[in-house]
Amino acid sequence: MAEEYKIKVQNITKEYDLFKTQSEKLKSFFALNRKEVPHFWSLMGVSLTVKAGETLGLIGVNGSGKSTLSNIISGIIPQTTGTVDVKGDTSIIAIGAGLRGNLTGLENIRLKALMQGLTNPEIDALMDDIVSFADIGDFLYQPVKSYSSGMKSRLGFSIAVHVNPDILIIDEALSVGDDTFYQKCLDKINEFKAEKKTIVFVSHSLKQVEMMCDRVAWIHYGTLHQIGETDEVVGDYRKFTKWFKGLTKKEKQQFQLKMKQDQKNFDVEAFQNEITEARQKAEPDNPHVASDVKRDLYGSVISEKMSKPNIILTWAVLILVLFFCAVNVSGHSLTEIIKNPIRIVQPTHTLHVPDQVNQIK
Ligand SMILES: Nc1ncnc2c1ncn2[C@@H]1O[C@H](COP(=O)(O)OP(=O)(O)OP(=O)(O)O)[C@@H](O)[C@H]1O
Repeated sequence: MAEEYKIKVQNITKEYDLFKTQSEKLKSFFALNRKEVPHFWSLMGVSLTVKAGETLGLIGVNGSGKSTLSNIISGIIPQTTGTVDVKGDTSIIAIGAGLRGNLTGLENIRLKALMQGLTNPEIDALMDDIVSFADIGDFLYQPVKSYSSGMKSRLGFSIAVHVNPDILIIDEALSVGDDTFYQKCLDKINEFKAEKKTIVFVSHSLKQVEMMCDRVAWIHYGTLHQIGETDEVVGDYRKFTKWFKGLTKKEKQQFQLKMKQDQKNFDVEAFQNEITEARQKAEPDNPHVASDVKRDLYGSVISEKMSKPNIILTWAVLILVLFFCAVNVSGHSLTEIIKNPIRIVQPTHTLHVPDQVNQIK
């Protein structure tokens, strides 16, 4: 029998458009941008599963895609391609993740708990525990934008562990707290582990990863470089960082430049073809492989860009609305305008000042 999993992601990619300005972004949304906007692929086809009750560590250098992956798993951001199957409620703890800067700590507690599906009486019952675990004193009544990163982490951690999720995603939340809080968090995480909850633990601290994780996935410049037993993967990652540190400054820059260039040049169509070919080999009698692959890649994806039919529809609606407004203002009937379109610029009556106003004058 296949082992039960809590999280399964397949062929996940994430593309970002590197807009320079907000207006470039807006133009692109309405497909008005003629300039080619540079793209960057933060993830280039990651597939992995997290078994029920295990703690999976995510490691990798800065910018390798760990947070992107954990945010996709938590449903905070959509993937560009691929499927995400999460069985249960997730709660993400990242520094300030999901906290609204303009709301106070208390308001954020209520908002996040409501979003997690708790009712107001349930939140009232939990409030004292959340407040006492966070231990941020009077800052609870201040807007979160005035918090230090340590305070945000305290509040975020406290909310996330008290809403009783099935899956806990901890993204670098332990790196900013002081020692007392760190120990409190470790105890809480160990409680979760003892309860056989599933945890995804993102960290740069290999010691913490070794201490806590059953398996580790090494994310390397947008790809899943290695996944397996903690000792083995952390050991190989240490060898890589040692090799990297041994390079000269120029060699380091060249290496990073090459990796980032590969992420800019990633070809999603070639990726789709690769999967199709591999699946065609495995299922030679299936005539629907190409359409199955397309469905698996794009079927569950909410696009952040407007599709061509949507763009056409939006423009058509906009033009119709403007046309009917113009007909209305002209004072002619629609039939008259259709018979003689020029009348749209020949209004039936002009604006005049009411008599009462003239009398006042
Ligand atoms: N909104 C965005 N727009 C453009 N690029 C982005 C965006 N968010 C992330 N990226 C890029 O995606 C890549 C992966 O970022 P991500 O935060 O997932 O990395 P990470 O492994 O979590 O890094 P770190 O260890 O520094 O937290 C980075 O190169 C980052 O610059």
